[in-house]
Amino acid sequence: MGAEAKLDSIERREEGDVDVEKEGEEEKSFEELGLDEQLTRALRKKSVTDPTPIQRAAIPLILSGKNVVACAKTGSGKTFAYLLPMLHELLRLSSENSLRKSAPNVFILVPTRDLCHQVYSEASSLLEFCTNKFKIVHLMATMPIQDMRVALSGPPNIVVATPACISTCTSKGVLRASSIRESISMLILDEADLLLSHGHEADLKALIPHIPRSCQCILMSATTSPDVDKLKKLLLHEPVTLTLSEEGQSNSDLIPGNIEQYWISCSAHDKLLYIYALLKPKPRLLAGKVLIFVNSIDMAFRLRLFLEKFEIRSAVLNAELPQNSRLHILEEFNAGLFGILIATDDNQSKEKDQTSRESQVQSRSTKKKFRQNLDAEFGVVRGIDFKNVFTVINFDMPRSPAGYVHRIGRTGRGRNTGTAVSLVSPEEGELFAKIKIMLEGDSRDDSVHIQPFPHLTKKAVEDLRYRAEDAARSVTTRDVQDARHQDLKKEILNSEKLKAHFEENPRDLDLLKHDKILSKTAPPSHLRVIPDYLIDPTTKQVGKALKLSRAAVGINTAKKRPGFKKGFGRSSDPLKTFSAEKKKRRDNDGKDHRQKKKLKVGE
Ligand SMILES: Nc1ncnc2c1ncn2[C@@H]1O[C@H](COP(=O)(O)OP(=O)(O)OP(=O)(O)O)[C@@H](O)[C@H]1O
Repeated sequence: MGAEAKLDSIERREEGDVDVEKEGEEEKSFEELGLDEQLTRALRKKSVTDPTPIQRAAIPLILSGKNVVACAKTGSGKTFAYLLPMLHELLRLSSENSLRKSAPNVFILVPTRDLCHQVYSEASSLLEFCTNKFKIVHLMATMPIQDMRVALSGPPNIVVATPACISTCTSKGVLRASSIRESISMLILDEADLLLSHGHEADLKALIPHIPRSCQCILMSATTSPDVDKLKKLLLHEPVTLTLSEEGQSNSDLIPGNIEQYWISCSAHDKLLYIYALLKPKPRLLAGKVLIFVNSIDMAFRLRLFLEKFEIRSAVLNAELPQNSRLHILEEFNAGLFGILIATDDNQSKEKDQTSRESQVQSRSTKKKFRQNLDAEFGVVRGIDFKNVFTVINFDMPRSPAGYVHRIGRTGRGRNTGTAVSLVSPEEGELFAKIKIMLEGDSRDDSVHIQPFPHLTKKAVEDLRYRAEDAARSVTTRDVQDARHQDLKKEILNSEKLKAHFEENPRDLDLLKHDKILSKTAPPSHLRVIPDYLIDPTTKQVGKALKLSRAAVGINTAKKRPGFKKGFGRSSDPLKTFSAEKKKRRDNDGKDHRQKKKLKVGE
């Protein structure tokens, strides 16, 4: 982390005891924390060398068997903070042959199924060098009962699931509550601040009576909230509470100090103009990968179509896509196959969209249940580990200060730095004021935390107004609807048909690029390049300076975003182009020619 948090600023509170215990200067390595060598080897392979402050504090406590509540900022490394000691403990029990075998030993509960997959992958990768082969499964409430039965046969050592899913398993008799009681040795609630707000309260309450007092409980959260307190009271006996704050920054306990926060005041109508001014390639004001948040799926597609007019490619991540597609989009974005991702994270609009579609067929009571499941299962971005995002843009402001914290936390993760830019319209002023109050804390000096974006002059924006408005006008509501349906149809097809193929051929992932053009017409030629006279001299200077400073810190600005194909023609569709022959050609010489070619285009 940029603004290094020190161990001595971690508060350790025993229940009923609020004394701050200083930890001293000691900065132990993973090995010195006593973790199994097989785990530290996996960490080295991931180039994770030094523990983050929350890991340094939480790992020894969890290893000593304490119930722990850990509240630390987004991106501070909470996942390894609980996975490492949990896996160490399983390895120890397994080597002593004392693992109970009638049901899973560890349950990790998370608010969304996208997070289930992420935690499952992280845990599996940490076990790469372990000789004892543990079985980890991640379950989804939408799985057929038969698949759940297969996944739970054995039984697995670790189950990652949403609380709703565990409820489904117990109610369908796939998992017996009595066996959970007998075998569970550790229960972990990750993203605890979101668990209750995602509608899992009833399911958690149903599970709690089956958790024996002897079970070690861990609760991880990015923010402290009444929901976290509620869970703590419901579940944890005499926990140790760790709260991470950074030295010298009394009010920075929410947003990591390595994230620079900016805002731009503009009308709702001008947001497209401003986003163009921020993302135009020449001069480029924002480095690296960009994640843009909007509040509705329609706006996501409007924005994507608008950017396409300038040959700026992006992909849309939203709740209505099948989960395979969402995971695939995330994998590609994380691998750097495209540079701009537009994401929706607004639960209310998701719920409205989904429920209206279902309304004809659902009875009143099932609809209520369905809505609960939506909240539980369709989270898109909260807690998701987008890798190496350099800039987060709030095109629409989130609906709450907590939403701001979670969105901004998608950049500056681990030890990276990041930038956040929020476009604030007068209608969003009230919420922005609340966010500033939240960031100010006691200092009353909001400018330290969120400053006006310095790199865009009024003139630089106004010079682009005509072409931006021209492009915005040409994206009609009909275009947006068509693009949304076309994208969904394509993703459903891909998700179903290609799942098996990608499992066998992970290297083919890049063939299904998610930032392919959606517009039916080619972008107007006059919008493709920005003539020199339209580039404001001040912005040009800023662009040059930013380029130099990025080069100095090793951010490669020479890398081009994947460009449009000449002629706007039909790109190769893997559904149509996969053939046994081509596969054979790859298999014969061990190289994927198509992929090499594609990668070149994408670089
Ligand atoms: N010790 C470490 N050194 C370097 N990188 C790390 C370390 N620990 C974790 N990371 C990386 O930091 C990123 C963020 O970690 P993680 O997802 O655990 O954060 P988090 O605290 O759970 O965030 P959120 O609250 O947003 O879910 C991940 O990409 C992870 O691989």
